[in-house]
Amino acid sequence: MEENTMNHQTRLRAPTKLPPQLTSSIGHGFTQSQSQSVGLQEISDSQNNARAPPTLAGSNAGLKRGLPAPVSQPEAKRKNLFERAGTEFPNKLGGSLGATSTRNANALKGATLKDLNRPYGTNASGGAFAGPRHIPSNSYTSTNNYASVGPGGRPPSRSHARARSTTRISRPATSLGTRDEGHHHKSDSTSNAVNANNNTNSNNVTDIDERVGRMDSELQKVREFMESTEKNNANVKEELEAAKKRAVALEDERNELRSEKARLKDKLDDAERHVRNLDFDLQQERKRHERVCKEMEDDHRRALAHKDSDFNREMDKLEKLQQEFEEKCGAEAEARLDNLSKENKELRHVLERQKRDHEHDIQLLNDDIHKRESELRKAEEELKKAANERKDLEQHLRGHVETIDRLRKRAEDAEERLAKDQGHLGSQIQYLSSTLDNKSERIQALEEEAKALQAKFEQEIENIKLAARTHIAQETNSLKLKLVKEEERRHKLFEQVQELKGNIRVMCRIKPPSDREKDALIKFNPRVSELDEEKIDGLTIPTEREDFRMPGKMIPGKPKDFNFERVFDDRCTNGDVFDEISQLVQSVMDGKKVCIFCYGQTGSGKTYTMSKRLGDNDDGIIPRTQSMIFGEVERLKALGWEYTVEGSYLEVYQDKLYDLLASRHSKPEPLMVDPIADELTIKGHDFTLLHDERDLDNMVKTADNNRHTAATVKNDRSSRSHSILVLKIHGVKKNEAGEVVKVRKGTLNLIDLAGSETPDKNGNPQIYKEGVEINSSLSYLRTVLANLGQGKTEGVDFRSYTLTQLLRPSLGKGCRTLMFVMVSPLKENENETIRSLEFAKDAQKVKMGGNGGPKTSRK
Ligand SMILES: Nc1ncnc2c1ncn2[C@@H]1O[C@H](COP(=O)(O)OP(=O)(O)OP(=O)(O)O)[C@@H](O)[C@H]1O
Repeated sequence: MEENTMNHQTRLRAPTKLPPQLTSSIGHGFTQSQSQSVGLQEISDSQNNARAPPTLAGSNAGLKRGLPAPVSQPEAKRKNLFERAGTEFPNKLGGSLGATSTRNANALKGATLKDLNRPYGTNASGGAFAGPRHIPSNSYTSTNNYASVGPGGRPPSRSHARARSTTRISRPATSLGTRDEGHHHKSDSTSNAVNANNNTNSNNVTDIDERVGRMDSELQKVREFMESTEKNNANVKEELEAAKKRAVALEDERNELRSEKARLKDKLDDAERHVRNLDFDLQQERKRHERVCKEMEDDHRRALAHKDSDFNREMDKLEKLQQEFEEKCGAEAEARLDNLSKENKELRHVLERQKRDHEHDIQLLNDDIHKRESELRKAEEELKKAANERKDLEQHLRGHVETIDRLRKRAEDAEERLAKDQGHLGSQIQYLSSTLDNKSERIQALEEEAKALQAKFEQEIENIKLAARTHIAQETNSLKLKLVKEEERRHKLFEQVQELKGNIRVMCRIKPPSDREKDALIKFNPRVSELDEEKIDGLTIPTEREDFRMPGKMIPGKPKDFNFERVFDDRCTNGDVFDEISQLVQSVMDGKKVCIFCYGQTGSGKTYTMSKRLGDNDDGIIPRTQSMIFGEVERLKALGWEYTVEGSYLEVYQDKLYDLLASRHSKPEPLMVDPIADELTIKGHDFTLLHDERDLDNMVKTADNNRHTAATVKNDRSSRSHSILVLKIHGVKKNEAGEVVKVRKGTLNLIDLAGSETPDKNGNPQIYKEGVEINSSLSYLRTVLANLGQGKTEGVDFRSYTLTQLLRPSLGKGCRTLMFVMVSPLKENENETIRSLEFAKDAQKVKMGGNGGPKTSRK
């Protein structure tokens, strides 16, 4: 109930959400009509809703005014305004308000504006005046678009009056107020009129802009109000629906309870009937029993009496006979007496038996009486139970009756409330729909205007968009051109830098010692780069030699100096390594042949630097290259390039070339390298087309699994072969006609060489054999590089070993080769480390020119 009241109040308060101007306008209009309209007064009184009644006289008038009317129409304009004030809206509010407003409008027709500005209730002649207290002389000047011009408008405040008097000068001549002024100042000079006209013309534009602005905001407010009204309406409808549903539910409940009551009543009647029957039966049974008992008692008594009298008679007879005997007969009499006493005895027996029988009968009768009595008790208990049941049922029934009464009361209350609500809601809906009608009309008018404005704005926006799009397209094109030029410039600069860096660039990486190895380390004496203080590009390793004057005594020898492009010390990560070489990888996209190989003693960290690191994030060169290449393919796509990537993963094991991707189910067949082709070509072997990074990753994983590795003294998982990942990257750029205008063919070889080692003759023969073969192929590589380093460009023999045959295209003209020399930091490996560094030093001297013609082969 309380909730209902709350909802009800909330509903009725809803119209206060109107825009403030609208609310004030509506409020004033309604207060006036309230005194004259009974129907509305009811709404207002009962709903406390005086603020809600719909009147948009002010806003409507303001809107319909639109542009200033021609000078010849002011009278008609003013008439319309008054008429509107009285006739447009009251119809929706009730006939009485319409009548009053019309009366007011009619009364106003005859009054001058001076009259209208007088206090409410008087006219110029002091007579009663039923018109408004104030009619704004010109609502253009009003800051409140919703200011009421209808009955009940508030008298203007001083500030309003001031505002009116100042704006009157610039007001259009056709406006109400201007006309009013004209009426008062007919005697003003013509020059004033001209000035007023000029002012009016100059202000018209501003006026229109302001009004458009005002209309926009008004439209917005009306839309908001409309939305809130619609929401309100929907809420009211919903609540009405809910109330109806509740009433139906209550009705159903009442009907159910009625049928329950009838059912219970029937049950009660049945129980009462049953109790009555039981009562009656009991009475009957009791009576019958009493009668039977009495009859039996009587019978018994009668039988006893009879037997007694028989017995007495016999006794009398006996006494008589005895007397006779005594009197008459002697012995005979005595015999007879004996007989008689026998007879007597027998008779006595019979009598006793009969007595016993009678007693037995009495006993049976008593039992029967007991049985009957217990039946009677049972019947009485049942009767009691039935009475209790009856009591319970009566109580239950009373409860039900009370519930029914309560529910009936509730249903009646609900019905009453529903009726009330329906009444309220009806009037509310009526009011809201009339408001809705008004608003709809108003909105329609505003929407039409808004549509026109919208169309204009949209056109303008389209024009601006078109201009912007053209501008953006031009900018994009010029930026694209710039980007392409920049790319080409970068390309050229990069080329120059690479050329400056030499054909074979060498970088060194020192493997960090493990914790247990930290005691005996080589003293590397790193040298900081002159170009970048954070980088090292040289090493000096102190040496010792035997003092020839004192054999066995070691004295410091000439230190070994090594300068490389970069030295990565034991603190550097694979990330640092890739940062340094990423541009070289990038140049493959520009169509370069690049070869990166890792050389070094077994266990010095070649595979660590090349491959994917499992378990930590410090991936090596191969996985980082994978993502870089496919990232570049995507980036260059935006610049019009289309790239295809093909790959192969090979292994040189025991100087034979194998495909690491071939199935390992059968023994793999060795492959043959084309000894003279400019590019690496393998007979009968196809490269795999790699669509994306995942394809390449899968390929690398397969190869890693297939590679020959074994546990050696220096490395648990020593590579027993040289592995080569070959990527052929082919890019084409087409013009708009689809013709190929540029082609780039790059090749990237990433080579993880097997480690140089001192083979142990006494160890595993297979590992020894592998070690010998690895060492031979590496030392032949040194020979080849030494030849190239001595400036031999022709006739260098690459064919003696499969490894050098494979590397030949990478060591030819136009190739960029980067050698990583990996070294151990341990003192025990110092000789091997110095040997590796010296080999790297030689490799730096290589000047690549020719491809090396076929020469003598060891095969
Ligand atoms: N920079 C490094 N940081 C940490 N651990 C390293 C580094 N370099 C190598 N290692 C570790 O040293 C061990 C040998 O490295 P790796 O297998 O890369 O040597 P390798 O030169 O490839 O040997 P081989 O020639 O026998 O194949 C590995 O356990 C590896 O994890």
